Amino acid sequence: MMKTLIIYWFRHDLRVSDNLALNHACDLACELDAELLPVFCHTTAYGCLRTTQTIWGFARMSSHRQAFLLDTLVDLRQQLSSYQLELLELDGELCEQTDFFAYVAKHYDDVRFVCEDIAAPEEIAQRKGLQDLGFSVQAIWQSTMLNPDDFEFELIEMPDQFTAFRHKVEAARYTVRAPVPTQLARLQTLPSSTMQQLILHFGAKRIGEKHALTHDQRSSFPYWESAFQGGSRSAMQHLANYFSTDLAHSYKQTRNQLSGVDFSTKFSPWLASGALSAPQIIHALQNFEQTHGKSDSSYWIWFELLWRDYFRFLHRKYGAQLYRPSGLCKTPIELPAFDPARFHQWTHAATGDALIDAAMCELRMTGYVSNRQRQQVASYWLHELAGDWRVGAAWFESQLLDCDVYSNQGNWLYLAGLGTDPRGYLGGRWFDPQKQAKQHDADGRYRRLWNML
Ligand SMILES: Cc1cc2nc3c(=O)[nH]c(=O)nc-3n(C[C@H](O)[C@H](O)[C@H](O)COP(=O)(O)OP(=O)(O)OC[C@H]3O[C@@H](n4cnc5c(N)ncnc54)[C@H](O)[C@@H]3O)c2cc1C
Repeated sequence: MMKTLIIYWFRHDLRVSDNLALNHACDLACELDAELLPVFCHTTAYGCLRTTQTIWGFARMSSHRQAFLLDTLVDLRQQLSSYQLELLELDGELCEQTDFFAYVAKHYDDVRFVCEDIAAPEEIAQRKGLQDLGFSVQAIWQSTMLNPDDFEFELIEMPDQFTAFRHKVEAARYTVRAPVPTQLARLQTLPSSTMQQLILHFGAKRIGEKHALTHDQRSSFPYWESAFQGGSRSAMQHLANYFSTDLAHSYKQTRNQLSGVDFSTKFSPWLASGALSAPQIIHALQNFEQTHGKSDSSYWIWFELLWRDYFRFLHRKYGAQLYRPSGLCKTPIELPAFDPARFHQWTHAATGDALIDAAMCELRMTGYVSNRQRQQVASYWLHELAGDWRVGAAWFESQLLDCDVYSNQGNWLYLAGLGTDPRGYLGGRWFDPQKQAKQHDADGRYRRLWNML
């Protein structure tokens, strides 16, 4: 009898519920009477087993990020095990797993991959690497709040400016799909002994213990506490907790604050790892609005998630152009040479500007910093320290618990004036550190919290 294996490749969608791509893999497995194997790859860019250095000499993934991912994977494994599935964790890029492929080819007649679609160059190359080996890979778009297939325009024609995009989308009143339950319970073909052997043989040695990290109690996202841990369980609990309060009605007024666990939603680390989906948030938001009424503030949560979508759609439109040194700028830009001393000042909170140093200290110590402070430190790096925007983006990628390739690249390009902003390179978006300190930390509380005053 023909043996078919469907490999579900988890990427930045580390959840079981509301996972359209995983549901598709289930459908396929049911239809073909196939076994389903969930796989996650610890790559040097995204994994707990090892990391690589950037060309500027720092780890691509900090220990904070690794610890959060580790918890996310523990949670994912538990969820899968309730459907008798075991997550196979591979050490390295999927397309480099030659022995694994030889094994599956020996034991299965047909092997197919399903995964979420990611429109960023590194992730596109990962998928292409697999396709170049001759595998069928079905990639399903699922990481946005809005479904681009609903748009009456092609993404290639989407307005470049956020405001124009937002107006278009608002006018059309696109709805957000309801979250979908997992289909894993439908699976008929349980893992065979071949698959058990395969997991035993190729499963990467798991890290049982986290790195010895100092937990800074000043964190605005204390990920080591159960309420903020990686994984869907904590994410769903946090979502429920957030909307059981009135915080959504004051969100717009508080979101520019600098510190604390509830001045903003804190959905981002779970969204970035995929433990939580944007439709799950919107569904909870709509339930909240039904019982507690709508407000400008509660609408603003949708609005901010639209920024997230916008950067994703820009990736679909412009692809690798967003990764050129000059971004979307038509003329080449000469970027400043890397100055290790200045970079050290910035990353080690030694610029001498108390507000900037406080934020850079918070980022390094905790892996999270508010949106306002991200804007300020990015502006400081670009304008005051005359830094290369790509180095700043890479440092954020390394440090942020919520590192998301689209939002990080998009925001850095936007601030550097190399995205869709018509003002051009460093033409706008300068944040005056002194004015910002007066406006957002008049009493010095934030700077004192990080011992900078
Ligand atoms: C230079 C720079 C780099 C950034 N890098 C990242 C990143 O790697 N990952 C990331 O998730 N966000 C990034 N952001 C956006 C934003 O700072 C964070 O999403 C936000 O601070 C996360 O906290 P929160 O969930 O409490 O946000 P909230 O204010 O509660 O917002 C709710 C959600 O809306 C989305 N959102 C809010 N602001 C933005 C924005 N400017 N761009 C895109 N989405 C947004 C996020 O998904 C967020 O979780 C970056 C911003 C800047 C200025």
